[in-house]
Amino acid sequence: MPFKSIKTLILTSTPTPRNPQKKRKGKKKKLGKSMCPSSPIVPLLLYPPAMLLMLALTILAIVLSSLFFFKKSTADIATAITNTSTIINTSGVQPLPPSPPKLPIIGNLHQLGSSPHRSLCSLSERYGSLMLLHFGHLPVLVTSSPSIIREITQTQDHLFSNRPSLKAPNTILYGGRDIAFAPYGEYWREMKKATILHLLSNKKVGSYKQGREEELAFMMKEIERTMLVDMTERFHALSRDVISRAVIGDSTRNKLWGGGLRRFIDESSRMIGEFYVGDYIPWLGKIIGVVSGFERRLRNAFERSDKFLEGIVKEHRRRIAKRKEEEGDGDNATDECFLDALLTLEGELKCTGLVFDRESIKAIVKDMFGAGTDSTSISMEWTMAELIRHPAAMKKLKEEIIKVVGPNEASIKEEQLADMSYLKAVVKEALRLHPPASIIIPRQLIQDTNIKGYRIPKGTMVLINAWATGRDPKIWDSPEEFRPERFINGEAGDINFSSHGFQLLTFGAGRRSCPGIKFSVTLIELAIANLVYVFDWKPAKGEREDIDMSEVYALTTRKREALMLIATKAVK
Ligand code: HEM
Repeated sequence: MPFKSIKTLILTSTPTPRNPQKKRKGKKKKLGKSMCPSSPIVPLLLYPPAMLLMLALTILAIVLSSLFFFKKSTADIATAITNTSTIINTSGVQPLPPSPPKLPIIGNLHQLGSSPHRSLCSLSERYGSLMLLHFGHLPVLVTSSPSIIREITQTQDHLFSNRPSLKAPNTILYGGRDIAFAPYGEYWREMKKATILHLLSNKKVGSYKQGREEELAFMMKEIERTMLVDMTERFHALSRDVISRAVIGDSTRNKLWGGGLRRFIDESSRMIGEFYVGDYIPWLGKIIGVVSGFERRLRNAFERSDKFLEGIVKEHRRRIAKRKEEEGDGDNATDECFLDALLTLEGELKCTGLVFDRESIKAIVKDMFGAGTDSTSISMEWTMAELIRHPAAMKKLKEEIIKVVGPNEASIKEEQLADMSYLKAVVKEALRLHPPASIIIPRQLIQDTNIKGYRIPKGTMVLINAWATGRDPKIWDSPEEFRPERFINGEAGDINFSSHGFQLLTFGAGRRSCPGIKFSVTLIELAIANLVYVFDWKPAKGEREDIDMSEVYALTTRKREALMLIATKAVK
């Protein structure tokens, strides 16, 4: 669950356009030596009033830093900064991790650009796999190295399991009353436990089988009817409806509020995904928050989604009361949805610190829609895009599916997926290259510690760059290549989403890792298998290799352009 750059943070109000980046025809992009191809540091600001402010600030910062480092050459500055560690070391204190030079006031915020996962990856190439930046005054540890990620999410997990308190998630998610952004502690533990038990356990996920198959059948019919398909939209509707059936017991199709739900997912995801300058430089945030309209948009987003959820909660309360009236207080929980289960827990679930109440219920329901919908649909979109660009892989997958189920079935059933090892490899390979959370939801260190001989101060925010880990040539052979075979008998034969090598971080790791793996992977595999089995595919425009693979960085890093495809009934 990522966030946006300083560019957008201040500048947030400008929604990213779905503006295709034109590719030069006939030329494949050649990879340089860097493992972080194209790390655009774009013009700092887009939104005019905020732009002026930030520009003024950046200039001020540059002037100040020039005065401060008067007479020092650039080389001296870099050496002075990276050598701070050595100087401290001689006095017996452990060094801080290496840092790029920073500007006064804003620190390294200006270096994030529009694609922070790429910019941070480039910086790491120069400053190492454990790098300390500063966002304003806040120290920010950045890493993509499996051995360091092991320290953070396994060996010292108890110290690194807090989340920083950030303005947008705090506002939208009722002051951290959800799970993903809740501070580490008893409240978070109890909420996560209850969510796994009532929504995401293997047993529960198995029980949504009928819902998944019905929603998928609806999508397949729609594709057959139109043949020219906006797969981005289709995948979003599919994952939204499957989540919705599990969480509130109803598909969003044919519902008056379906559009409202879509809007609140998009809006929340966009706003939570933004780097907001006020989180790092509070006095500046106050000005920029007002000037850029961020504060207003945040308030509106919260109020709209709250009103929408309040309506659903009320309706469910009424239904539960009616059911109780009709059936008495017996155990009638068999067909209850997640929201019903939460409502029955209200008043029963006690924990110290934060209280579990009506606001918690709304926050957790929001979390499930927000965390589950976009990431699952974006995963399907990237997987399908990679398959279209790689016809050999598509053919191999189709052959595997036909071998498992035969050529004459109307659709693939969930129980048949277990025998499709190439399908599983395809999904892992697509998510290695395109983890929806390219930078994992930030963590915050609760007490001073050290990693690999470096001192890490209490309060440091931690960014794990999952995108960079997935493309690290020290871990993967030809990392930029889409080659699912690597997950069968190649270098990654034994790696899966929850393995402890910390190379495939699509779902994070450790105690704050994603509890929705089973839920989403089952749906992704089922959808891809059916789409490949039932139809043949080609891009709506141009050649396969022309499919635009550029990204838009947000809470979930998605494809910039919608995936428009033409489907024809497959001849098997
Ligand atoms: C392909 C789909 C998905 C991806 C790529 C994904 C990815 C992630 C990642 C990277 C994290 C942060 C992990 C960390 O900090 O180490 C996370 C957390 C979380 N995800 Fe997912 N997720 C997906 C689907 C889902 C679904 C379907 C749900 C629930 C319906 C869900 C619920 C959550 C929750 C509640 C958290 C917070 C966990 C915590 O802070 O303890 N996710 N997810």
